[in-house]
Amino acid sequence: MSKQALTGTIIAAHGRHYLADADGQKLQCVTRGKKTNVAVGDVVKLTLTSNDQAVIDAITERKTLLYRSDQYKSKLLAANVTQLFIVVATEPGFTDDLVSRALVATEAAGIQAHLILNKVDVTESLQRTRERLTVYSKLGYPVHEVSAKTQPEQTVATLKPLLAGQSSILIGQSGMGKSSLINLLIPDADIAVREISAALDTGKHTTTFTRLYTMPELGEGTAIIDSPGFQEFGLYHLSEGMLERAFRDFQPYLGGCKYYNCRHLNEPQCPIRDAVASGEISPMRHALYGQLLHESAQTLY
Ligand SMILES: Nc1nc2c(ncn2[C@@H]2O[C@H](COP(=O)(O)OP(=O)(O)OP(=O)(O)O)[C@@H](O)[C@H]2O)c(=O)[nH]1
Ligand SMILES: [Zn+2]
Repeated sequence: MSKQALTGTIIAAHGRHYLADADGQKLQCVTRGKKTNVAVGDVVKLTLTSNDQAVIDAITERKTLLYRSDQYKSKLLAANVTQLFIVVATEPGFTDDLVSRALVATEAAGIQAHLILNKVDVTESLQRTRERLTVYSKLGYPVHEVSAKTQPEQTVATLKPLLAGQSSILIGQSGMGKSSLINLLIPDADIAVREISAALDTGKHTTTFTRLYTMPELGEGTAIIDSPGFQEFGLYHLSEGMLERAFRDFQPYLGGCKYYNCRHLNEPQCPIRDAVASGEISPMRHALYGQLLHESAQTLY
């Protein structure tokens, strides 16, 4: 058995088991020792250990790294993504908490963010949902309206140009239609998921792992990452300074506070608090900022 060095991209992760794609060859990979610091989207240096198995020797330098965290540890979501799409829908309702947390995470990671409003065919709640989304569009986050179910061709035509040449991750709460969108964009997604489950030996009922699909027809490097739905988007790892900069709404006011170490919560002469009072900054966003500050002070690692 010859030891051959290869470069591959991690296309799925389940626990400490990874699947890499090296020039079209799918390889089951493990890390050396107990390391679990590999993310989907990572470009890795591999040593082949059999026809379809390899050891990860090194992770090449990441352009971006998106992660979430709780009190105890952080969890890598994806590496090298250039943009994140948050899928929301007219029904069931989405929570601003998750949307805003995802946006804060993208700002901190230097990644572009877009929203996809799915199910625009549900006209009863369309107007109200659009109104809820203006807080985000006003901040410059594009909102793309689609209907995966009733206008599939148009949905694909809207999304493909946005995906071309980019590495994109899709996230969304359960029921928003993320799987429907993935299936439209990647017609073979179901087959790919079965292959990946088999290769990673996740058991036939588990499809809850992050996976990467390449879309070479949209240009070199085009990839789309589907992440399992999650309820929590903890951002305990972000420091106070990172947090205030990750709120786009705060940016025009930063530096204008009376106290140089103002936390924009109760301090007097704080232009951010003034902007909340006058309605220029949404109270929902300011409340989340306060919650995130609180979380950031709770980390135990
Ligand atoms: N009316 C309407 N229903 C849709 C549309 N897209 C998806 N749905 C429906 O919404 C439900 C949820 O869609 P999924 O694609 O499974 O949603 P998901 O976000 O992947 O949800 P999970 O699988 O729970 O993570 C399904 O019943 C879909 O048929 C749409 O454009 N319009
Ligand atoms: Zn302030």
